Amino acid sequence: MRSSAILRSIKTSLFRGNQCRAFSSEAVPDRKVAVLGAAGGIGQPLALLMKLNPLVSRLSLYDIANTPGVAADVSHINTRSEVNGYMGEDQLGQALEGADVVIIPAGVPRKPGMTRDDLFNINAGIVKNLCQAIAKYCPNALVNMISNPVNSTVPIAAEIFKKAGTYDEKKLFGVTTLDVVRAKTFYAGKAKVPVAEVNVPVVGGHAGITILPLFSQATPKANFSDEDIKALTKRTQDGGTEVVEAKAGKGSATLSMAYAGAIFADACLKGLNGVPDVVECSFVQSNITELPFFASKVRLGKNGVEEILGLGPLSDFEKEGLEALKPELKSSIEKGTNSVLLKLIFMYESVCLPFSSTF
Ligand SMILES: NC(=O)c1ccc[n+]([C@@H]2O[C@H](COP(=O)([O-])OP(=O)(O)OC[C@H]3O[C@@H](n4cnc5c(N)ncnc54)[C@H](O)[C@@H]3O)[C@@H](O)[C@H]2O)c1
Ligand SMILES: O=C(O)C[C@H](O)C(=O)O
Repeated sequence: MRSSAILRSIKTSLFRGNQCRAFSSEAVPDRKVAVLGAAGGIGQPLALLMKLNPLVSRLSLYDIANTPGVAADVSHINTRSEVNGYMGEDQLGQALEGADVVIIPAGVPRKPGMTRDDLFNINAGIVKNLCQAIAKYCPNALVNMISNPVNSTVPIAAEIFKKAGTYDEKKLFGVTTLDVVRAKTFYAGKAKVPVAEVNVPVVGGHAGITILPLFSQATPKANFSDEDIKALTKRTQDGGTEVVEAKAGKGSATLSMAYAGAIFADACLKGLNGVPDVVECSFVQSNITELPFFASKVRLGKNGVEEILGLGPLSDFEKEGLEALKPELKSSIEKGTNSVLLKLIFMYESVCLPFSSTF
């Protein structure tokens, strides 16, 4: 296949239904996408995939190290967006200014034997700093949070934005698309149906049993035993660990995550551009359960979340899974909103910053 044909086929499969068909090429709005953590395992392939997205006019690649090389490399690809690389905190503001969508894969990944929650202490601080900058430089951007533990980093981001006075619950998303991608792949493999036709909602959160795939709502329908459904559910819940173990200390899912992140960012861009009926699962502020944040199907629009769709009818197995996940998800959310770490950070800022000019 010639390179132009390869590029066309990647774009078609990734960005199916792209509204470029609905707009003349002149009418596709300008959109700036910023990737924070762009030189990392997820960041680099995600930068590549966003460079292939014709809805992006400016691609801003930020990291604390190594961004110039990544940006120079990606910038040579002959697609629409102009690429700029930014490195170090001094350049974070420039990286963010005017961004419509900010994707955050910055932070430390798991090693075998760790839970996502073990990443909390280090990633909470990273997310806090990046979200403070977002509040300052692009408070209206849609934020796609990839950094783990998503069940806590999204609530942390909400707290930071509230403190800055910029919080809009419609614009903050935990990216759970990889759970959907996995559920679709595993279901299609077992049912022996073409994976491109498969749909499976995944609700709850993004860690272990908080990941609840709703195979009873999967399409096309397949005749699975209870044991099959249990096994598919467990594999989806443990998908991240499967990759962490296979990588044996060299990190967690990066390529499949970049794919999933690109799908979700594309959906956000389509929503912003007014494409109707764009629906993806995401971990958002929600009242469909008693928990303040919950992943479910979300309709995306010009302001971000347009509608949070209900859970739909659940099987008995899924109802049990839903009840079982709530305590863990509740405590991860509370860790993000009430953690001693956050309180200390906030206390330090409110006590020290008013006097900072005297230091
Ligand atoms: N939501 C999901 O489904 C999902 C899937 C896979 C991985 N993840 C998470 O994504 C995160 C990144 O994973 P990875 O494999 O790309 O890790 P990585 O270590 O390969 O890359 C992380 C990048 O973040 C950068 N970084 C660190 N601090 C930063 C800061 N303050 N500002 C900007 N950039 C900073 C690093 O320099 C590095 O380039 C991890 O927390 C991982 O657990 C989430
Ligand atoms: O499992 C991890 O630590 C990374 C990510 O959350 C995943 O689901 O692959």
